[in-house]
Amino acid sequence: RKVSVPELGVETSHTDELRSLMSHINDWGLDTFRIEDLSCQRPLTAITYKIFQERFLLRTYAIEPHTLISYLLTLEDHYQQVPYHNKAHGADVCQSMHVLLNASALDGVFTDLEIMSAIFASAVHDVDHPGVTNQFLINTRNDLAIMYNDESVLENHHLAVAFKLLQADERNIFSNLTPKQIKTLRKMVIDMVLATDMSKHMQLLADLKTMVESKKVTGNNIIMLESYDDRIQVLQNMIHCADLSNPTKPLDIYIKWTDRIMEEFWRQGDKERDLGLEISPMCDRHVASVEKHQVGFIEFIVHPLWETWADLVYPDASAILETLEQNRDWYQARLSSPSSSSSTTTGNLSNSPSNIHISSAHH
Ligand SMILES: COc1ccc(C2=NN(C3CCN(c4ncnc5ccsc45)CC3)C(=O)[C@@H]3CC=CC[C@H]23)cc1OCc1ccccc1C(F)(F)F
Ligand SMILES: [Mg+2]
Ligand SMILES: [Zn+2]
Repeated sequence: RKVSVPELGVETSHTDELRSLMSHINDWGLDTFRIEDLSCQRPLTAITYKIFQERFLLRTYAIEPHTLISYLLTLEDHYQQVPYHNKAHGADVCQSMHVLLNASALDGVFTDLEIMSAIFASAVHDVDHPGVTNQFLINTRNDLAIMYNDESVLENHHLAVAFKLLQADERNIFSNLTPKQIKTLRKMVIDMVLATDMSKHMQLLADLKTMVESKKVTGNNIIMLESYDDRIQVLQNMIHCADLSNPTKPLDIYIKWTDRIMEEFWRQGDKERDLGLEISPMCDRHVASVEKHQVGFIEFIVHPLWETWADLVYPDASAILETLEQNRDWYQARLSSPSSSSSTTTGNLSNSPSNIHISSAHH
């Protein structure tokens, strides 16, 4: 039974423009926001479908196009309408992972099954995210925290939702994989999505540094990964890098992600205030410094990770690291120069209550 599917996986009146944008699927800095608009709010379906086609995964694993589209549309519908952790973020991490997998230092390193697992894990990694942190779910004794005993609560939930959606025959994209392949894919996807829990960051980075120090390469500088542990460790760091890639993207795109994460954390702060809970320091919209948070985020988390990744795949990620450092300098400059201080944006400060700091607008 041949079921016809739209050429780009989604119904859109902007077919030519979307097709043209999709031809840049292998480029770092692809504008996910424009794809969200041109795909009629289906960025995750459009991007993931294009990547599966680009990597011939439908052919290799006998995946019916309409089954893949049915799964992707349903997955996309299960991303919540929250400011940051929505379907556009899922699409962005998926496309970023796709580009990272193309590093020449990784040429021929990963099998098709590992590649499909990484793309799938990236697409599903934040599905049904409620727009609050693990700590908030734990502090408010949310059903999810009870369900997962306070351990990687969100990440366990994303995985459960993603695999539950596969149980319907019309959405089971892995129906033609062997039982052994399904077992391997499931384990790798679980290991990758659990690695996106920021509480695992320090351990992940420490292990990556150890791997870089003992890096073994072939003649043409391709990384050698013998054990499952080494292979999954690299894939875990890749999805983690993709999840922390906003500051490495073109500045105008990075700023849009920053606006979204701020709004999501501030809404959590509003909920904490309403609940009479202590407001997480990064969630109080009345004492926020957008620039200070970004500089700290890059200095303590993003740059150390990307610097180590860039070492591992040298020189493939050097341009990305360069953009990250330029973006850090841009935020740093706005932190220290008078133009960023609130006095210039809100006129004379003497008439505003001392405890209210107006966060400097980006523009
Ligand atoms: C584009 O901008 C960001 C994108 C994603 C995140 C994400 N942040 N985090 C955590 C939040 C708690 N963290 C910290 N808490 C206190 N002090 C520090 C000091 C340096 S990090 C850190 C560590 C990162 C997540 O878990 C999110 C889910 C998974 C991956 C990444 C997401 C953070 C962005 O901007 C930074 C930021 C923004 C707003 C407020 C605070 C921060 C802040 F700088 F604090 F992070
Ligand atoms: Mg997450
Ligand atoms: Zn994420």
